[in-house]
Amino acid sequence: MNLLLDEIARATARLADAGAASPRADAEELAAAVHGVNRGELHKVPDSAFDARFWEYVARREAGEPLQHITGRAFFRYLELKVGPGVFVPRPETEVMVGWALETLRDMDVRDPLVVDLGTGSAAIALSIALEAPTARVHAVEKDPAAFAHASRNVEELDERDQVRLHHGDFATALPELDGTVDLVVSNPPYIPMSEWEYVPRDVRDHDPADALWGGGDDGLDAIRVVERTARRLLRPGGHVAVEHSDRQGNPVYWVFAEENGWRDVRNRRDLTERDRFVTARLVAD
Ligand SMILES: C[S@@+](CC[C@H](N)C(=O)[O-])C[C@H]1O[C@@H](n2cnc3c(N)ncnc32)[C@H](O)[C@@H]1O
Repeated sequence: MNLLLDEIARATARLADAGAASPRADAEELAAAVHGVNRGELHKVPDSAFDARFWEYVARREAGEPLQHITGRAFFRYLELKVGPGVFVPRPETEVMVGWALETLRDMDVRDPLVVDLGTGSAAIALSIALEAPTARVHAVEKDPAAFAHASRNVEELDERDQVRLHHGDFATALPELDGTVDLVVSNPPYIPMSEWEYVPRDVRDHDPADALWGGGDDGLDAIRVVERTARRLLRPGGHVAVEHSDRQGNPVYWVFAEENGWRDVRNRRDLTERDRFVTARLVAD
């Protein structure tokens, strides 16, 4: 055992007492960030290099600050994104929707597919699609200035092939120049019903930006309805859409994509915990 591993064990116990859901993973990630190593290299940090800022980070986590705001980084699929106060921390549930998007692009077999990410936040979805679908051109829309600043920084650092274009604005009216031409629209919009405010964990309520959580109105579906209308405007005939929702909204979101508005193959899709998590649909071909 070395000093750092001892300190991580003590921090794990403290974070468990504070009610953290993954105390050991949190303690290891905080230690890794402070010492500039990966989690798998923690045992290699010599005792003489122990950095006492570790305990400052642990105290912030104990007080309920999200892990990723403290470390300034979030992992999403194959990316390490810069995050912090003012931008939504990307969640693992969304990785599954991106996996579906990439499979769909492969099946579409379009040479340079045109993709739009509505409400891009840190640009997690847009940048993942760009990285994993090297010929895709991706447009990403974000209205919140603080989130847009984070997205810009991530795109600048991670978009090596210059595939992602960011647009500052409201996704209700965004990108009219692309109407009828887009192959795939993907969105993780705000969807928590205002009526569920009191049940949302305190660290989410206090630290994720309000625009990322509450744009859904009383039933949580307002922003999803806007995404449906924008997707219908942007997609070419036969184009696809995917929109994330909470694990209790599979049924109502299915009906947002109504047949009379041209939607076909509407499907409820599940996340890795087998809960309903996103709906996909295809716009009818001409
Ligand atoms: C739940 S967060 C998702 C962020 C990111 N796509 C992800 O999955 O990590 C929703 C994002 O949509 C943005 N947003 C909400 N309403 C919007 C609107 N009308 N137009 C553009 N962006 C919007 C929020 O500011 C926030 O960044």
